[in-house]
Amino acid sequence: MTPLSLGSDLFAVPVPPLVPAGSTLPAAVQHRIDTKTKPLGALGQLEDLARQTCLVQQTLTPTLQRPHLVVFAADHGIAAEGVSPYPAEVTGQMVRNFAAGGAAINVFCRQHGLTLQVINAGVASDLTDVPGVRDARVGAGTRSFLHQAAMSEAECQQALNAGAAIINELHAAGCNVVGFGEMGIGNTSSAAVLLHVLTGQPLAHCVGRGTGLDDAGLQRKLAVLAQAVAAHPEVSASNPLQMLATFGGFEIAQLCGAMYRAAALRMLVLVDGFIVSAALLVAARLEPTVLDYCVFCTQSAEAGHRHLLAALGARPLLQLGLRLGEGTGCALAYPLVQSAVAFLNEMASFESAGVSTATAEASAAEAR
Ligand SMILES: O=C(O)c1ccc[n+]([C@@H]2O[C@H](COP(=O)([O-])O)[C@@H](O)[C@H]2O)c1
Ligand SMILES: Cc1cc2nc[nH]c2cc1C
Repeated sequence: MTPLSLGSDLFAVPVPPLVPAGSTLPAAVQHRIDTKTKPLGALGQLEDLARQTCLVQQTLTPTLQRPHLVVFAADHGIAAEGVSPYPAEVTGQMVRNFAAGGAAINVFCRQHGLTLQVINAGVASDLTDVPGVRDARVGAGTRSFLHQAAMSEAECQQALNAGAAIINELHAAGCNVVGFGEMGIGNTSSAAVLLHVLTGQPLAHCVGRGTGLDDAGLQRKLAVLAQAVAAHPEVSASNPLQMLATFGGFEIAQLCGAMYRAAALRMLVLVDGFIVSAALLVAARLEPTVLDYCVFCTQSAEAGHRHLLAALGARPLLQLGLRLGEGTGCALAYPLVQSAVAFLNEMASFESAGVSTATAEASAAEAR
């Protein structure tokens, strides 16, 4: 395969650095946080989140507008190799469940006021009769990367651009915060191999139980994926897009394009579990500034996620043992993002509330 290039439409829009040279915003943001009526740093990770939101939006008074959760679904050829306890048909069946409002992500989006958008990025079964599912198919599932590249170069580019196009529309409609989820039987295999080839982390650290493999199933998955990696000596460690085309999935490529574009448009990007993080890893290898726009919502119970988060330098908000996907971690963490923005905009300052800012040293001196 010839190396994939960055010459597509997608990468014509650069991701802006969060802090432009000469900007005084970071100091002003820190001052605004530090003058709220609380001990310095006492709101912990919420303070980091508030700071990040200000820098993403380039303002001291950020707002969350038209929050969306986008779930990309696709089928995977590798699922035919016995790497998941569930049959591939579950992908399409779950998309029908999303459309009917009955999945976990529907419940949590309703609970927290997020608009859910479901994208058919490449499901094998026919979903054209299902209302409310956007048809952005690039193909009817990928090929098995045990035998050949999952996608062609052209398919991969098409998927990246399809993901970006969805974000262009959300942005045009006034959305400035978007969470990302996925559905695809077999996709923890793609994510594990991408983590392995992009970071050099031993494959055994990257491969996990997915939807619930037992010990024997896990050993089989590891053996299949080791064979698959060995079957692609042409893949170059310095070409993330080639890795994505070879081992990825249509939903993973659309996620990669969508997250890249959301960052380029200065949207706040909410990152879900293992598979969404693997898509982000590809985007971050192409453009590391993407990460400045990302809120890591959850640490998945999938074994490799710990290593993936470490490779991204990420500290997730929640650790609940989730291993569902669908964007559930994003929906559950969204109230924390709201709280970060709310404390920044609504809390009194020491000055406005007439609260003393006396330091510990001053108090000690007074007491003497
Ligand atoms: O998001 C995660 O961390 C996560 C961890 C394990 C499984 N999943 C979900 O389970 C499916 C993939 O699992 P598997 O075993 O078929 O590879 C896919 O639909 C994902 O949404 C998701
Ligand atoms: C039932 C089911 C629901 C899911 N949601 C995301 N991945 C999933 C995998 C399965 C098997």
